[in-house]
Amino acid sequence: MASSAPTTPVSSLRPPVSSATKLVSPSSLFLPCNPEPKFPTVVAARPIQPPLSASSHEPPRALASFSPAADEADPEPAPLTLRRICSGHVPEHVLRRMEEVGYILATDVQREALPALFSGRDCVLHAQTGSGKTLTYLLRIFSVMNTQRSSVQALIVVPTRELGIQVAKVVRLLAAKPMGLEMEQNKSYTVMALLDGGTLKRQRSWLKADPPAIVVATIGSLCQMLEKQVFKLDTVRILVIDEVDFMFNSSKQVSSLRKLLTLYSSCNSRQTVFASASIPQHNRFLHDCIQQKWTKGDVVHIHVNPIEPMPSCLNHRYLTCHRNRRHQTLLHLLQRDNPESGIIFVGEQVHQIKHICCSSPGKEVYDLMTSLSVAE
Ligand SMILES: Nc1ncnc2c1ncn2[C@@H]1O[C@H](COP(=O)(O)OP(=O)(O)OP(=O)(O)O)[C@@H](O)[C@H]1O
Repeated sequence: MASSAPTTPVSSLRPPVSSATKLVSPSSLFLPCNPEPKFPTVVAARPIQPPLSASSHEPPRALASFSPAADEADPEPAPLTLRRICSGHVPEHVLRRMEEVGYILATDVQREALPALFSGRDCVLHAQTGSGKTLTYLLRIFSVMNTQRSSVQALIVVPTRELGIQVAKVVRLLAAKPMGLEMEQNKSYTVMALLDGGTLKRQRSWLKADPPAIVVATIGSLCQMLEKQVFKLDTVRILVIDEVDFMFNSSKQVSSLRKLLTLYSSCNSRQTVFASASIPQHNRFLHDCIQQKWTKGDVVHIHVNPIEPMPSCLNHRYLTCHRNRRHQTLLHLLQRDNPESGIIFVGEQVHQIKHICCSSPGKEVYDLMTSLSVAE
């Protein structure tokens, strides 16, 4: 029943958890006509391990729900803490804040990627939605920040305004002063969200007068700033392209993204990080990255591949029906399967769909909507 995303604002009951609104593109052709070469690749073949909760710190809800039952007969080795991985790289106040927020144990992608990132290598973070890629690259960003410098040192490029807002929120969460820690004023990091639909005039003045340390940007707004030469890439120590698969598959974004990557490739002290839940032709992508000089030659592919990508209690089936019969088909499926709960993805006609669902006895229907259009 999935079609395109809704264009009309509809009341939402609960805001989505951060990962839910990120975009995953089904296809992934980055550049045509290249062979599938071999690359230095780090593969973490283990399934995603849930971050185990340390007694005094509850992990955020999104991951807390994955906590497995303890197996006393076969104790596993002590899980690696983020503090242990990040000590000596990430400033103490960020580590304190990270723990205060509830990030204690490293997820698989964090454990595999952070050492490579701290060594300065370019990385492709390829791991499923919700595996902790955002925190991974943010910790690397905090490790390169120099609070004495007044320049943009980290740039995170995202495909949508919505995702930009979420990422900027996490940056600010980690950059905040931890409780009970005295911090010098000049230790704080300034963060700018340079997103489509924002007040670019005000941001232009801000960028000129007092450049923020970290910028989270959508490609469109960023390119405007680059064209006007308000913002230069030569001070950027780390460039992150989040949801890279989606951006390369967006006809609106791909040429700007390529321009940005080519521009950044000529900067001296650079590190480039790509993050995505899906990179179907990842060998080709890595090849293109090296060939186009978007990354250095020793780029690392961190591929955290869950053994069980889908819970075993789920079954996939599909059926096709004529557009005009989709409501009847949905009603038929609801009546026949009578599911206890379910998620229906819709692009339009939300009210009709809700009406159909309500016609099944005993069903409560909630909607979780965005007011953004597909293009946004
Ligand atoms: N080490 C950790 N311990 C506890 N919670 C974590 C940890 N790392 C990330 N999280 C939480 O897990 C959730 C998903 O993380 P995050 O958004 O970074 O995943 P992601 O891989 O970037 O997902 P996406 O593919 O959607 O970009 C968030 O709520 C985040 O706060």
